[in-house]
Amino acid sequence: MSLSESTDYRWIDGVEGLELYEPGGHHPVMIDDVLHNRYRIVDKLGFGGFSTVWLARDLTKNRNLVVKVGRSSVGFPRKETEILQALQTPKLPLPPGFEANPQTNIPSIFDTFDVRGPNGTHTCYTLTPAQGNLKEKSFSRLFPVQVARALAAKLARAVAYVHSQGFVHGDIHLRNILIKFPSELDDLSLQEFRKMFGGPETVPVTRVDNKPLTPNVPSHAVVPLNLGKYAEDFTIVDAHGLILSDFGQAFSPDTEQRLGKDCNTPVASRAPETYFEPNRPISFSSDIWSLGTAIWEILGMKPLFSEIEEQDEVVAEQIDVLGIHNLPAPWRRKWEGKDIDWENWNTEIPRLPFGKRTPWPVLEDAFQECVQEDRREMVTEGVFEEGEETEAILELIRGMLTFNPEERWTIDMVLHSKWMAQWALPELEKTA
Ligand SMILES: Nc1ncnc2c1ncn2[C@@H]1O[C@H](COP(=O)(O)OP(=O)(O)OP(=O)(O)O)[C@@H](O)[C@H]1O
Repeated sequence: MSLSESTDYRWIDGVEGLELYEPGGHHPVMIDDVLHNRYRIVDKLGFGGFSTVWLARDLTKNRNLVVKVGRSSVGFPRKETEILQALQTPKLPLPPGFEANPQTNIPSIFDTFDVRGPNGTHTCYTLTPAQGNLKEKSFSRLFPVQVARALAAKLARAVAYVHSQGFVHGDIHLRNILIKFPSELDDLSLQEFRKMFGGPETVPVTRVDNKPLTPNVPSHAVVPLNLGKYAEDFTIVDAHGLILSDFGQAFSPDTEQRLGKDCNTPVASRAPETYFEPNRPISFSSDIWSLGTAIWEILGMKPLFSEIEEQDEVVAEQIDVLGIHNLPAPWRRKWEGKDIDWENWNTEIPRLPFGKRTPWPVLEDAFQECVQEDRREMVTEGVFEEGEETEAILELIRGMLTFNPEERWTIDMVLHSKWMAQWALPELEKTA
């Protein structure tokens, strides 16, 4: 973490927080930099709280790949590379009927190295390029109904693989779900790539106090390039290329305890036990809650719970949608402000928000209003079948979004659910 007061920079839309370019933060990567004497930076593909992600040309093998450059802070003990390497080949037996090579839906790491710079030492690794994350596609509306089914099935299978190998992903949401880029991109020369996608979009970085920049920060910020196509143009082949990415929060519950309060999943996708029981260890079941919210969003490209509200409001929405009668009794007492243990008062425990609020629709109505009605307005994307399919979807979502983590469905139950078995998985098999 920073020891100095952070510098203020003029706001640049669509780029990482520039105040993170300080000791302990991001490395100031620039276009055309060569990292590790081997990877020439071509463009930016994205950023997260812990890294910046770049498209680079491998000068040794003359191919394009992705370099993920981590923050240098030692305050973040991330085992991402270790876990990804462990997942490259299954070590534990796969459940019966599991597809061959399930690890193809997990990022493959080619190389890891350190880069030293003005902000410290940064762990970097190289990966296969993908065409952006599924969240970016939501601006372009809906996946065709067959593709939405196949994406949901592929995502559930990727999670099943991770769980079968003893790991919890810990951060499942649409920004961490990528789609492989057609392999032709790997071999495009720099000239061909620029012809196809244009040059990088860069914006000069300036300080609010107008002082010159220090070497900690790049002279230009790079707006990430969107390599992908629109949601409505996705095909089942794209769904086969799904990658469950970002294992920065992953852990093995057998060897490491992760408490609810240390869960970093965005509030809209985070399991409620992380709030109601912040000092209890979380496990595979927390991933299932996040998987439930991710599958919902794939179906209608709208999050089930608000992404801009604080924890109390989001929990209120969860209760509206799923029903207060489903909230475990001890949580309900905390929520309603009863049985308060003033000695161990924890302000983090969710409470009924003050003031007037408009309740959210129950799950069944939300499905009609937020998924099916939008789909009906589109000409080609299609709706989920009314009747049996809709009921099967709602049964699955309710199973995954069971408040009590002990009663929540396991990934095995998800894969064997009626909707997965009769609609989602067969969609994948049609083209396998
Ligand atoms: N292999 C890839 N190909 C293309 N884009 C990628 C790739 N990996 C990551 N990205 C892009 O970079 C973004 C950030 O990556 P990632 O989520 O792995 O970073 P992070 O710093 O670990 O994030 P977080 O704060 O969520 O932990 C992704 O949302 C995605 O848009």
